[in-house]
Amino acid sequence: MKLRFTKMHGAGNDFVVLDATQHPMQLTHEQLRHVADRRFGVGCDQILVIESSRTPGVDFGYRIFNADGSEVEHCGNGSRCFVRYVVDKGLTDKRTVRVQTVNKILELRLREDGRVTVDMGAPIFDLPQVPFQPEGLTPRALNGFDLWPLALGDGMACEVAVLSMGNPHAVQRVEDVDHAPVGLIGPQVEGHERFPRRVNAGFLQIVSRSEVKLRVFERGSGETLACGTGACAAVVAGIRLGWLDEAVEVHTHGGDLRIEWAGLTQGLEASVFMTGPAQTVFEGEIEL
Ligand SMILES: N[C@H](CCC[C@H](N)C(=O)O)C(=O)O
Repeated sequence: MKLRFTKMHGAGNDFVVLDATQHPMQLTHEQLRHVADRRFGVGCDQILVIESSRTPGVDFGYRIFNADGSEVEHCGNGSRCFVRYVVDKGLTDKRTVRVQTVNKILELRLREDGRVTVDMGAPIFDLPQVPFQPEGLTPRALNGFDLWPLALGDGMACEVAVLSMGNPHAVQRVEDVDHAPVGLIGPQVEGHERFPRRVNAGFLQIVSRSEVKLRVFERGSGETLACGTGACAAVVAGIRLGWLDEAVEVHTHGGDLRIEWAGLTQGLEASVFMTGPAQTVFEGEIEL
C-alpha cells in the first residue's frame, strides 16, 4: 500500500501527517511504528491522522499516535500543524478551526504572523483523571498546590507536580535544564507505577516570572525538541506553585512557545492558550 504523507514540525516536535478526510484510514500498531521509525521508516515523534467531522460546529477530527504506536488524547504542537495543514491544503477556507480529538474539542486560530494560537482547554487537577495513584504518598504543599515525591531506581527520587491537559504530565523543577538528567530520570518517571497510563515527564527551569526553559521526556516517544501540552502543563504548575505570572515564554530546544493561563484570577477552569509555529518540511510517499 502506498501512503502519501506530509512531514511537518511545531518547534522541532515532528510529525507525519496523514489525510484521511476522503477515505477512513486504520494503520496497524506495526505500521504506525514503522512510519515513525527514524531509520526504517519516515521518522517522527507522532503521527497525526486528519479526518472529516460529522459533528455540527466541528470542522475536522484528528487522531494522534506516538512513535511507539500508542494512541493519545492530545498533542499541542501537533494541533498547530493540523491547522496549518488543512489551510494550506485548501481543506477549509476558515482561519479559526474547531477540531475534535479523542476527548476534547479544540479551537485553533491561524494568525497573520503565521503562528497558531490554540485554546487548549482547561487543565485537569483531579488526580484519578490524570490518572495518578498517590495512595500512601505525602505531598508537600507549596502555595496551595501539591508536589508529590516519586521514588526512582538506585535510591534516587524526585518531586513532581501532577496534572493533565487531556494527556498526563508530571513536572519537576530543576536549576539547570540543559544539564538535568532527562535521559536517566525521564524514562523512570514516564513508566512509573503510580501512572497507570504512563506520563509525560517535564523538566522546568524558571528563568523569571515570565520566562522558562523546558525539556520533556514524552510518553511513548522519548525526549522531543518541544512538547506543547508539556509547556502548558509546566506553566500551569508554575503559576499554581507561585513561581510564574499568567503569560510565559517557554524556551525549548526546538523553539519558543507562548503560554497564557488566567486560572488563578478567573478560576481554575480557565482555558490555557498556546501560541507557536507550525511548518511543513516535505511531502512524500511510503510503501507499507
Ligand atoms: N507524548 C504525548 C503526546 C504528544 C504530546 C506532545 N507532542 C505535544 O506537543 O503536546 C502523550 O503521550 O501524551
